[in-house]
Amino acid sequence: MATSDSEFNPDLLLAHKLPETQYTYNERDVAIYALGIGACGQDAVDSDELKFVYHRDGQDFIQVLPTFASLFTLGSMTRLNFPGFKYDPSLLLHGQQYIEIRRPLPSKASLINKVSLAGLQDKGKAAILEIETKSYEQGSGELLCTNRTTVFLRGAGGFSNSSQPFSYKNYPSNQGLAVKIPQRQPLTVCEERTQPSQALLYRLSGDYNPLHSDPEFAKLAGFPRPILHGLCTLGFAIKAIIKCVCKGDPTAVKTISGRFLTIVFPGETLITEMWLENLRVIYQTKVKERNKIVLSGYVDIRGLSSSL
Ligand SMILES: CCCCCCCCCCCCC/C=C/C(=O)SCCNC(=O)CCNC(=O)[C@H](O)C(C)(C)COP(=O)(O)OP(=O)(O)OC[C@H]1O[C@@H](n2cnc3c(N)ncnc32)[C@H](O)[C@@H]1OP(=O)(O)O
Repeated sequence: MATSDSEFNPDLLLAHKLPETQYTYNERDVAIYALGIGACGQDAVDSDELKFVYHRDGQDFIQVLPTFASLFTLGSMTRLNFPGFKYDPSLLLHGQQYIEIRRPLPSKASLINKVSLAGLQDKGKAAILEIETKSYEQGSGELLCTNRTTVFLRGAGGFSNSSQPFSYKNYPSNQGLAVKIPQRQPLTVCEERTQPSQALLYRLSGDYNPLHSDPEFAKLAGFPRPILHGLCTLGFAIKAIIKCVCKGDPTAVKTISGRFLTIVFPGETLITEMWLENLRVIYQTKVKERNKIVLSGYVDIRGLSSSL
């Protein structure tokens, strides 16, 4: 049921037009992001990862990880004061992320984001809000990528007026679905330890939510200590898929979908298991120390090298 601190009016919320936002980045932002998701975190001369941080011919040549696109949404996600929407931000969790990349991300760009509400569901104990951000290159007007961010608002459900729970979605039902993990052995597995300071480094890419840095705020939100950003965990998982399945080629990634299943603490070890189904990589990521599955999803790729 909605708590006294939350207020949902779905009609007002769906009628609200979200403003366009701008996002400008350069090679320094690309490198800081890559470090934030663990590039070169275990080995500073790993050639599969150094290319996301450094290029001997100059920073213009560094490669951009496809999950960098998730940062484009940041400016659209910080304001919570909308008509029909009053909510305690400490109870908000990132539920899912869906990213479609139209063409490889340049190492610097200025973007215009068109933002809309793509979904709203009443799950009783929670409300689920889906925000879509389409990012266009300034100048050419070309669509570079689409993000769909699902936020899980604990304690904000129970706002439906009829006997049927409120449910609105304006995108194809096959996009961003929860995946079925194959029963067979994975094609490949990648293990990587996050640093105790991982969230403090990742936040420098622009997500300054105190849930990831402030011990007192984390306690108010119901956690013993700050938790890792969901998009940081997703970054680790997709980086592993690029390394193990895409032969290190970040431009092979077309579509990314991930559902955050439980929280990760900075310093924990992530094990990503991968299965190939045609041009789709199904994956799940576990925390080694607690043997918990924390993330699952899929990545659609453009093609495969014949050696796989
Ligand atoms: C116009 C308005 C604009 C508003 C702007 C808002 C901007 C805010 C944007 C902020 C961006 C995010 C900030 C970042 C925060 C983080 O990074 S938090 C860290 C990452 N996330 C997590 O760690 C979450 C991990 N997951 C969990 O802890 C749990 O899965 C859960 C989310 C708490 C849900 O578990 P539980 O309560 O047990 O749910 P269930 O009973 O299993 O399911 C209930 C229904 O909800 C559906 N569901 C479950 N999990 C998810 C999910 N992750 N995403 C989407 N939907 C989920 C589930 O299917 C059930 O539905 P039904 O099957 O229909 O019943």
